[in-house]
Amino acid sequence: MAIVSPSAALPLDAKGILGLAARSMFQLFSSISQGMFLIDRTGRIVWINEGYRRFLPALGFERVEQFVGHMVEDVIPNTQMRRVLETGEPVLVDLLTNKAGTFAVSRLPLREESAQGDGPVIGAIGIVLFDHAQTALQPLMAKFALLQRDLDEARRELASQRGRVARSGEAPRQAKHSFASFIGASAAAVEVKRQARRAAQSSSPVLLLGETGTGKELLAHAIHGASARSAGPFVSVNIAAVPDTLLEAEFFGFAPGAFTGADRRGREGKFKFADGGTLFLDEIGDMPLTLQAKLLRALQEGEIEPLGSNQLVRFDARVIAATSRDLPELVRQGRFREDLYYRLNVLPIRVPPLRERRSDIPALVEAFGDDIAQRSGEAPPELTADALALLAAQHWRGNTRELRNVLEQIGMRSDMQRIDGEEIKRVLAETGLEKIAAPEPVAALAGAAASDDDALLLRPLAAQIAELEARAIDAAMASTGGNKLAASRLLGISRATLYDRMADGAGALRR
Ligand SMILES: Nc1ncnc2c1ncn2[C@@H]1O[C@H](COP(=O)(O)OP(=O)(O)OP(=O)(O)O)[C@@H](O)[C@H]1O
Repeated sequence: MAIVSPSAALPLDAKGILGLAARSMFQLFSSISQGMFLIDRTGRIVWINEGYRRFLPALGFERVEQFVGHMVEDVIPNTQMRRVLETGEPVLVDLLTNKAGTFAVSRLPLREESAQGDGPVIGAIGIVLFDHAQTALQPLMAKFALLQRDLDEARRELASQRGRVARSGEAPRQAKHSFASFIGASAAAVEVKRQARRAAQSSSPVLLLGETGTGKELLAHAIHGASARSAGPFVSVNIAAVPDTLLEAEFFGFAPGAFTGADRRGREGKFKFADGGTLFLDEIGDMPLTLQAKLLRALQEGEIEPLGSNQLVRFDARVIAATSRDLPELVRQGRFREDLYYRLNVLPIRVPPLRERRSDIPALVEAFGDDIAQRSGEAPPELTADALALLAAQHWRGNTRELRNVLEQIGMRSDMQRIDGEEIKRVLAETGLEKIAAPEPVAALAGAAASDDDALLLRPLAAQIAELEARAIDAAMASTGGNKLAASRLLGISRATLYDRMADGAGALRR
């Protein structure tokens, strides 16, 4: 049992006790945190502790004097300490990202002593709770990134629907992408667009097969937009996102009072909503077996039976299904009906992953970079050739979606306008993507196309040489800002030859 010793040197007055508590807390924070610093009321750094010193090199300082004595925003990019001085409000936990990394931080105001503790703010204390916040907080951050992505996509969709409705007063369920939105001039991209354009001319079901983020939904929109049904609605259902118990009502609708809790007026299902247009069934491989029979019947008969009704309702919708799963394997395992598979597999289109069309990566980087910059209101970053080569060499398990995410991370984590290979490596390592997507042997950009699917090499040599020449001319023109003399020197040909080749259309790929 602890005995309270009368000789313990606890101050006897309240002020003394508070002072002791404050000092103990300060020492405790100083020892358990990764680093601490103080700023005065003007925002000047007046003190840092031992722990904080080790962040100085990453912030670009060799000596303490280059840091202490300077205004906080001049030495710590993205800091929010000034706000604490201005508002007097503490920030107990926040994430700070800058060139030194991502940190979980606290910011507390320091007030002049007063009886009520509401004296004027005379400074603030900054505490780095953890460095490597992305590792310590990985689960939380991953969840946050997913939510952020969903929110961004929902906002984009809403904004484009509003724009269309405002412009023309048309119904909001229209295709939002055309073939032009599918970026890519690689042979694999050109081929997938050719197949999709042909599919748009037919009214048979289309089956889009490809990994996540390869652009299946984008192509489904484009097929609808180029089809005879383009004036009709484009209705999309993500089967994986709807609980199994609700899918039937979602697809086929339900009759008034069909089940307990159902809307008294009944509701039409997606098949009926898509009447006259296209129904996009995303993640069809996740369709529960019980519902597959009903879907097959609907596709064969062109009729549906809403839940709780014994009446058949006719519909006229063209079906485009998509999946990232191996459907024939699901059929073998008895998890997908063979008859439904054949019904959907009339016009199969394989959408290639990004690693089979690496030569499209620079164009995608440019388009995504512009889009991200427009949203953030900042200038798009400029990527050097070695940065692009490094991106082109990644595995890209999440395809375009993952590429876009990396570019968003670069925007958040880098203060530089010009991004080189080292910076890309740093961001990939910081976001943990490097570990997920081990880089494949780095190929220079011009060579990156060579790692496209081997099948692409089995085409007439003349066409391949013309393509390579076109790409080289485009790259040289881009890197010299359109200066033909400089471009011809880079390529080791005369200016006259360059003019000739450009006139032949060799460099027409991206002009
Ligand atoms: N070739 C491309 N050009 C431009 N943007 C693309 C391209 N491919 C995909 N995108 C964009 O990447 C994102 C993901 O594409 P999309 O949703 O079409 O992929 P998906 O294959 O349907 O993925 P999932 O199977 O995960 O649903 C979208 O914002 C889409 O607009």
